[in-house]
Amino acid sequence: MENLKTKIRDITDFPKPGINFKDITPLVQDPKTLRTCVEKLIGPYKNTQITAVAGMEARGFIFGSLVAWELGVGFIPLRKPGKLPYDVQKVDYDLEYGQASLEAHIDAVNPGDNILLIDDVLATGGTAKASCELIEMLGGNIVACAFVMELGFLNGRQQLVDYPVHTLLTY
Ligand SMILES: O=P(O)(O)OC[C@H]1O[C@H](OP(=O)(O)OP(=O)(O)O)[C@H](O)[C@@H]1O
Ligand SMILES: Nc1ncnc2[nH]cnc12
Repeated sequence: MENLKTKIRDITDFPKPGINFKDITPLVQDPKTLRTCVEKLIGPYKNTQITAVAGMEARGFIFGSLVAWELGVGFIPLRKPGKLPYDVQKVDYDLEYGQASLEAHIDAVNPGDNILLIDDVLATGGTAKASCELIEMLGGNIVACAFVMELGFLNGRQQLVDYPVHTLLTY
């Protein structure tokens, strides 16, 4: 796992003063590390009854779609407002560096879907908690939430006590 850490770059004061931004672009640029990362993300879920993967725009799309591909299931995009063309369900939430909303198509989830939620970073947990709520509003069951990394000092896990949480790296 330490090898994964060498591919995550710290950018100070981005996107706002005081934020130490964890940049995953070196990781996704490196095919070997990217494959290792995706294999570790899917590890606990290989022989489970996951029927779909959901991921949050934008970085969750990168890891989420690769995980969906490897598990052989479909991908549900949870998008920033105004991007989805059909009727949507929306949730609002707080971020480490601001406020945001996510939307999903009202028919994105099949009844009884067992969904694995994937994102790159668990920070305050606001995005993930809102995403779980959005999936549940649409009739899905969250099996687990998996992240490349968690920022432990922001206690995001406290927002996700109702769900199994799996992270590859902790800062
Ligand atoms: O745990 P939280 O405090 O909610 O923060 C984590 C979220 O913040 C980042 O996304 P961001 O909204 O910056 O969007 P991006 O992927 O488009 O950069 C990250 O990719 C997570 O989705
Ligand atoms: N510090 C951080 N670095 C990268 N993504 C984030 N999402 C929320 N906080 C973040």
